[in-house]
Amino acid sequence: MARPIIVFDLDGTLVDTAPDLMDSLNHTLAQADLAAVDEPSFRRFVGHGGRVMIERAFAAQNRRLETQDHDHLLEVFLKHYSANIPGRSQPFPGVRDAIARFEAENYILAICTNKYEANSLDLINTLGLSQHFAANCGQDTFAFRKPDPRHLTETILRAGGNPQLAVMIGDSRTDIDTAKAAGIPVVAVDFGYTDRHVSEFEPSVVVSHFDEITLDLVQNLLEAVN
Ligand SMILES: O=C(O)COP(=O)(O)O
Ligand SMILES: [Mg+2]
Repeated sequence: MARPIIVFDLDGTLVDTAPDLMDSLNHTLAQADLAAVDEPSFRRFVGHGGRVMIERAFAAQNRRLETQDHDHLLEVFLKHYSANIPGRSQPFPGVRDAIARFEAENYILAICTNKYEANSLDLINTLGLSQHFAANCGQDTFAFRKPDPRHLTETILRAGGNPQLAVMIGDSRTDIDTAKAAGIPVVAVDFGYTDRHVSEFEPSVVVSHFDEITLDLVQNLLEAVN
């Protein structure tokens, strides 16, 4: 029988990266004489990668951002972030058990993130999790990124999975929109990075802890689409 696949978002879903992303963003903003962002603002800025994060921080402070400066600041951000991996980032509670639970049932696991691929690979590697994921695809892996559904479907194919036997787990509107556009059921975690509650974006189900993502839950979601 074909193996089912679970595709995880990274920031705010698998790993709590907020402290490090915020440090790098604030380091970058300081270079442009912008005020530091606090956690609630960060939750509005994250989800589409570093470039958009910087753009949103400028807009929130009513500051113009020229393309040239944007390019430079993205470099500053990435240099700072890359140099500090894994920093204080840690997998969310229950992640390691969930990985073991689904691996024991022969599920394929993969990551589909709007981080840059190199950062995602490095972070997952330094946390000792690389061997669990058959694919780890970032915003620059393909010519498209979430919410384009092809970022998700191509990740599934690269991992050796079948999009019709797949479930996505994410923390933001970006993930939910992506999965829905691909016709793939989506579990939303409610502890990630979003300024609006994930239930507003109508995922298949909302959970508050990885322990709630049981084999039964995932099998039911797969059966509902097949
Ligand atoms: O870093 C971001 O902005 C988003 O990353 P994610 O897709 O892993 O949540
Ligand atoms: Mg996320």
